[in-house]
Amino acid sequence: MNTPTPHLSVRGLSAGYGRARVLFDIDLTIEPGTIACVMGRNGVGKTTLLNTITGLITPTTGTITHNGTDITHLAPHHRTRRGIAYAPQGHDTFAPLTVAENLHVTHQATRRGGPELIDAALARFPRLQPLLHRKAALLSGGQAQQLAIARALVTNPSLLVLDEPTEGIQPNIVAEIEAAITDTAAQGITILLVEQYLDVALRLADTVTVIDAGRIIHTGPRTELTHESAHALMAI
Ligand SMILES: Nc1ncnc2c1ncn2[C@@H]1O[C@H](COP(=O)(O)OP(=O)(O)OP(=O)(O)O)[C@@H](O)[C@H]1O
Repeated sequence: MNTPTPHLSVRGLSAGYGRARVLFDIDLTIEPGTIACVMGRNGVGKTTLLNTITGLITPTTGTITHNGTDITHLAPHHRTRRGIAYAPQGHDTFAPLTVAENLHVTHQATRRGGPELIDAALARFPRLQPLLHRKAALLSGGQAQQLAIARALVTNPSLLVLDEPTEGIQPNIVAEIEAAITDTAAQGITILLVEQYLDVALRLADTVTVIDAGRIIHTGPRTELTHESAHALMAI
């Protein structure tokens, strides 16, 4: 029997900054349409892992395979064209542009579908609809985070990479972001999520990977973890 191709496969990945190594021998497999959550304390290498998967950092060793194709040395914009979209930490948007311009510019730059992608992204985040002509710089943190995810969605991703989308966001907007993530995964889009809040991670994740000091110390289905065991892993 043939084993299905994973959506994303990372093997033996090491990466860092100059001579400082941050990630050591990371193996990660994400199945299509699932939500994979990466957790760990501050500074353990979670963002470095996402930056390596999205092509912003070149690994020192290892391979990254997307839908069966080796993308280890592919430029970030080519990864976007393959359907890998990234909403980095800190709700990154084009601050001087309006909400509508942010979505249109990103949609035009990637051209992975028609204008219905913009309508669909706005339908996921109805709070953005009345703000279409407001500059991104004037949005609240929660609104800007929603725009950052909407911008990733207008690229018609097959893999959506999110770095701490609920960080510093008020609870009612966290609930909306969680719902958007769940709905996006239900559409068949694979999600790789770094999430600091244990409750949010355990509600969303199909699989949980815990990193400490640049190494994976746990990986497996969400169902294998209790709140207490996950908490204990995070405290190591
Ligand atoms: N541009 C950089 N240059 C040098 N070192 C860096 C750089 N970015 C991150 N680091 C270091 O790499 C290590 C891992 O950082 P990283 O941001 O990947 O961790 P993280 O788990 O995402 O943390 P956080 O939860 O605080 O975002 C840290 O020691 C950090 O100081």
